[in-house]
This record gives sequence, structure tokens and C-alpha cells, in this order.
Amino acid sequence: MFSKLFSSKSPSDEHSKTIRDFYQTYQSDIFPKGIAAVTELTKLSVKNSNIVLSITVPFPCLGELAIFAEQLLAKHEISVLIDAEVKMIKVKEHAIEGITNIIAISSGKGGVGKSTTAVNLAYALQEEGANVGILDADIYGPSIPKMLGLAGQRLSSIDGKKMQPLESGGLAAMSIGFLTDENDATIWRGPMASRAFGQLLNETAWSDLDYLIVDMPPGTGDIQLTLAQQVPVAAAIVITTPQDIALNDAVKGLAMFKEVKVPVLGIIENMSYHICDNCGEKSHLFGRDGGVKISTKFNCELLGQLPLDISICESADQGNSQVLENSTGEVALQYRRIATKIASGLFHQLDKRSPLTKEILIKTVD
Ligand SMILES: Nc1ncnc2c1ncn2[C@@H]1O[C@H](COP(=O)(O)OP(=O)(O)OP(=O)(O)O)[C@@H](O)[C@H]1O
Repeated sequence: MFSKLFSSKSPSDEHSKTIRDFYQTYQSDIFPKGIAAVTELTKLSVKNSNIVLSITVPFPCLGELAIFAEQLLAKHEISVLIDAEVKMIKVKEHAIEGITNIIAISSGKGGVGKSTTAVNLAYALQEEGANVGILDADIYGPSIPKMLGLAGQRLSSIDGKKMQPLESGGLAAMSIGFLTDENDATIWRGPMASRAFGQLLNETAWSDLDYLIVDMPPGTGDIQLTLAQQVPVAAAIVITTPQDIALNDAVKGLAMFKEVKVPVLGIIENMSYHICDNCGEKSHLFGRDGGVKISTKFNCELLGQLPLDISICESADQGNSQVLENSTGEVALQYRRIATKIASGLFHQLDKRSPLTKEILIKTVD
């Protein structure tokens, strides 16, 4: 049987049928209408004695495709390698060159871990197969340069017109912190700050990004409102911690995006719980399930609950990230799971416009 399977360039009919049937029925929270509804199985082939399943996906989801392969092996004892091509779709029309979709990461108040989460999600989307950039809009306290290990670096331009983004671990990065000394930006007034931000967004030579992650300034004041209007954001994510005060501010964040008609894909509860290193006990230092409550009350998905974890803090302080350090570690997998939910949520938001969805032609018959 194996010689039959591996001597040719394509798997046996029996294996092909099993794989195709499995593909037709596979469903998960990332593929709520089934994987076959939004992806395209373009080829089944055999390469170096391995069955290769070539698939085109409309959003990055390599982790989920690995689960697909694991389940195929577990249920049918067929092992496949997956060759995925991510073909992204623009969710919101805009004229910024080199970027497909822009996602804003915001928080109702400072210090909840917005920038840390933005950096880890950017790396997580990259691990899932996307090309990602990050734009630090936190004009009053740009922390992205330090978190990416790029503090003190300056920008350059190749054509004398647009600035080249800096690069860290494969991420394209831009921040007001690359243009000013650390304390300068804090004295900027609103209009100056939003003008500077507009320049960073529009006058950077972004190249082939599937996602630009925008780390918004914390809060819901005028400057945040202006930025949310100024940027052609496809969707926003609100970061909160479980304390009442942070939750109240997160609700204001939801209201702000509603006002500027930017869809919120969900809430992430950061520093949600802590696992004791010694006894493994889970404790809820800042309260419990606040994110669950507001997500239910405001009908907004709770994308994930991240632990208060010293390794998250240490990585950020050292100009690194949990996902970059070990993309299969427990915390990194949580970020990757959230990143895939965001990618899937953004895509399914315009499901009806998906080019992979067959159009139904309705004709009137006399
Ligand atoms: N899940 C976490 N576990 C442990 N430490 C964390 C976690 N998330 C963030 N931190 C730490 O909390 C501090 C604040 O994080 P961060 O700068 O990301 O917050 P922020 O919301 O962006 O703040 P601001 O907008 O005011 O700059 C940092 O020292 C960061 O390393």
C-alpha cells in the first residue's frame, strides 16, 4: 500500500478521498462555517515521501492548520504536511501604500499592558503566517522602541520622500520615539501630536504588510478620538485589566469606537490571573471575570484572558517578546490563539464579500 502511495506524485485515491472528506467537514471557532467555506484546497501531492496539502487561506492561521493536520492523523492515521499560502483581503478601503489592514490596539486607561499586548500580538500574527508592522501612536509615551530593542535608533530615507521603518524580529516598526528625544513628545499639544502621527502613518515606506498594528495612546480623550478618525482602521481591540476602574474605562473605549464607527473585534483581559511558581495555584489578584461581564453586557467577544506573568514583563523590558522568545511556550500560544481569533474575526466581518464565497445569481423567470 505504501509503495503505491509514495511512488507516485499524488496520494492514492483512497487517501485523497479521506483527506478531502475531512477537509469538507472540518470546523472550529476560527472557521465557524467550516474550513472549506473560506479556504481553497488547491493541490494534494507527494513530495519526498510526504503527502503535501496545498491550501490558500484568507487570513493567517498556521496554528489552526497544524491542529487540522493533528486531527487528521489522530482520526484517520494519515500524516500530511501543509503548504499554506496566505492571501489577505482588504477589509476597509484606504490609500496607504504597502498595507492591507490596520488594527488599532487601545485601552481606556494607561498601564494595563496595551503596548506589551500589541507587540506580542504583532509577533503572534507573524508566527501565524502574516507580514506585520507596528506603529506606535502613543505619542505621549512611546514605549515600542524599547520593547522592540530599538531604543536610540534613528530613521533614514532611501528616496528622500518616505522614511524607512526600522525592523525587529521581522516586524516593521515606526514610532515617534525614533524622531524625538524621550521627553520631547510629552509637551506636544493635541494638533501637533495628531499631525506628527499622520506623517508617521502616511510618510513611511511600508512594504507588503498584511497587518499594521497601531498602538494607540491610552484613554478616550480628544487625541484618541482624532486618531481613531484619522486612521483608516479596519477594527479595534480593547485591552483591559479585571479591576472595576479599568473596566469602566474599557467601556468608554467601546463607546469611543462606536462613535467613530470602527468595529471592535473584542476585548482582551490582561493580568487576568496569576499562577504561583511554587504551588501552581491560580489567583485572581485584580478581581475575577470583569472582562467576561463587559463582553456579555456589551455583546463584544472576550478574545482571551492573559496571565500576570513575570516572563511577559521581563521580555518586554529586555526589548524582546514572549512570542519571539519561544513561540510554542504556553503564554506565546495564548497570544497566537488570540491573534488567530482577531484575524478570523476581521475576515468574517466581511464574510459576504469574501471572494471565495460563491455568488448566487438570481434570475427572474417569466
Ligand atoms: N501580562 C503581563 N504580565 C506581567 N507584566 C505585564 C503584563 N502586561 C504588561 N506588563 C507590564 O506592565 C507594564 C505596563 O505595560 P505597558 O507599557 O504595555 O502598558 P500600557 O497599557 O501600554 O501603558 P501606557 O499606555 O500607559 O504606556 C510594563 O512593565 C509591562 O512589562
